[in-house]
Amino acid sequence: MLSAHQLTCVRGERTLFTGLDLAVGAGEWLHVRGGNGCGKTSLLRLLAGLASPAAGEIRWCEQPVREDLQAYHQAMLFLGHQGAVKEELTALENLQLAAELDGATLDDDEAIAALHRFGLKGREHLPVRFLSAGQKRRVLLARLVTRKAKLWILDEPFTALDTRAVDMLGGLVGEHLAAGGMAVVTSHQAIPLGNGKAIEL
Ligand SMILES: Nc1ncnc2c1ncn2[C@@H]1O[C@H](COP(=O)(O)OP(=O)(O)OP(=O)(O)O)[C@@H](O)[C@H]1O
Repeated sequence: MLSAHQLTCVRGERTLFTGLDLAVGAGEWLHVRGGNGCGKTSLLRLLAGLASPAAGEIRWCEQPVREDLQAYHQAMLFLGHQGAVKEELTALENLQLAAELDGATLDDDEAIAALHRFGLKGREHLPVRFLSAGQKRRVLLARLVTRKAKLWILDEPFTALDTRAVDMLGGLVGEHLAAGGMAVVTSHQAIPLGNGKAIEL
């Protein structure tokens, strides 16, 4: 289980939130909502262990994540909404590089199957700079298939996706939850998923 206790987040001069608690258990997902600039990405970065809260604590399986960040990073996959794909590498190379950085091995067949699942058949070997915004997004999201992680932290995952890809991603998250996974998701759009928890910043 992921939980946060009395979190305070300060960016620059502003306190974005304080005293924030949340919990996400196996098979559950949390929708982080709120207007532009209210601190959704900042919260996700805290939950991903990429930044430290000004106060409060984040726990994974009841243990403070800062005590074993490496174990936490193995269990968690964070996909940000800033372009996290390398433009000069192909779609396939991007997936392989991400696996390498995770210290995992990924064979070509598995990577190609993930790209096909995301509708990128015929685009596997093109440098990502030649792909459309939605296709680049799909390359990033293919990591959900190739990297086995118990907790998905997804910042605006539906941005730039067409309706078919939105449904496909919704289905994928649904399968992940049904298998006991967890997800924390920000989105300005309605999310095509069953009952989830929500938090409004
Ligand atoms: N490094 C920084 N230094 C100072 N302020 C920052 C920094 N990064 C973000 N902020 C501010 O923190 C606030 C929250 O930013 P954040 O990206 O978390 O918002 P958000 O809710 O994700 O917004 P959006 O819906 O537009 O993506 C914004 O006012 C932003 O300007």
